[in-house]
Amino acid sequence: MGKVSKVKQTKAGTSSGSQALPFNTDKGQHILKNPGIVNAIIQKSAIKSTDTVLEVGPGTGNLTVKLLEQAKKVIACEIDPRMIAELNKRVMGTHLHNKLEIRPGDVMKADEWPYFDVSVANLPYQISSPFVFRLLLQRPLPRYAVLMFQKEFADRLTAKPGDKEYSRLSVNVQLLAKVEHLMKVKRTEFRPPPQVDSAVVRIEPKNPPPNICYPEWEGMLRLAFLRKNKTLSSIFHQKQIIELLKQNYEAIAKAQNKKIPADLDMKEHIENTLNESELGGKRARHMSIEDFLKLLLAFNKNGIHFHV
Ligand SMILES: C[S@@+](CC[C@H](N)C(=O)[O-])C[C@H]1O[C@@H](n2cnc3c(N)ncnc32)[C@H](O)[C@@H]1O
Repeated sequence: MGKVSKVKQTKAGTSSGSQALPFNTDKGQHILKNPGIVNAIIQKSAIKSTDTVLEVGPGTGNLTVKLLEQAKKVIACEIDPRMIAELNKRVMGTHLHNKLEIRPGDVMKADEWPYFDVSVANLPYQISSPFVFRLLLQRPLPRYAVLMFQKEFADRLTAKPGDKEYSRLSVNVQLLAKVEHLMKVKRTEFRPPPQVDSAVVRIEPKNPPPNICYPEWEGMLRLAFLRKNKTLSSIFHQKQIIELLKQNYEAIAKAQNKKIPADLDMKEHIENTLNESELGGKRARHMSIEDFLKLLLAFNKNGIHFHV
């Protein structure tokens, strides 16, 4: 979430109002204070009574208790021992207690994530990007995730070709998942309020995931988005890029014991490939996932690779 705040620590009561707990905004501690928003997230999460839910950053437990009411089990990963103590206090002695498993520590440093069906979280904004990609690499794949992010990040996740926010992030995530904007949440709905608004997004991994070589895909996207407003032809005309692709071509040909044609003109080879794909005149910011897949296929078919 975009919980960028000038205030490093803010004293604020917990949701239950039981005691004052200083929130540490460096850890993204911006607590949802409006029960209406918590309920809307729960409703949109459509959790089944058989589901195991992964929540990251339960904080004082405003979302957690509602998740516990719906799910079979909630696994809550929390970095701050003070929040863990608060959450434990909140569920102790209730019927929800034995459905809750708390995993202390930094969720991103955990070697393995446990099995879960669905993830629901008001994420600390610092881990937005790594969290999303790790979620999409999780096996077995979760059914979906309903996550709160900084609004600008959410806009990039959901952006479509031609949108101002359309970026490598949009393409990489939308290759692997169906992404849907669910609702905008104003900064004033949090305590302490961050400096930016937030948004809730639903991410549904494509299952099975597309069968492509990700390092190749990622390498090609990096080049295509070097200047997202320039045509592919002009990007792939750049000397350094031609040189890089020539080196890759030679390395792969060598590894595969293939002869490199004596008259290989890499610039021309790339140009011909772009012509064959009919995408040379396109700009990354207007290209769909299908366009990028078609482009990678055309390059690879002609021995042009982005990863060795
Ligand atoms: C935005 S608050 C959400 C609190 C609560 N779920 C809510 O909605 O009111 C983010 C929470 O994530 C925790 N946190 C921050 N970084 C974390 C990390 N790397 N791993 C696990 N928890 C983290 C913070 O301590 C904080 O409790």
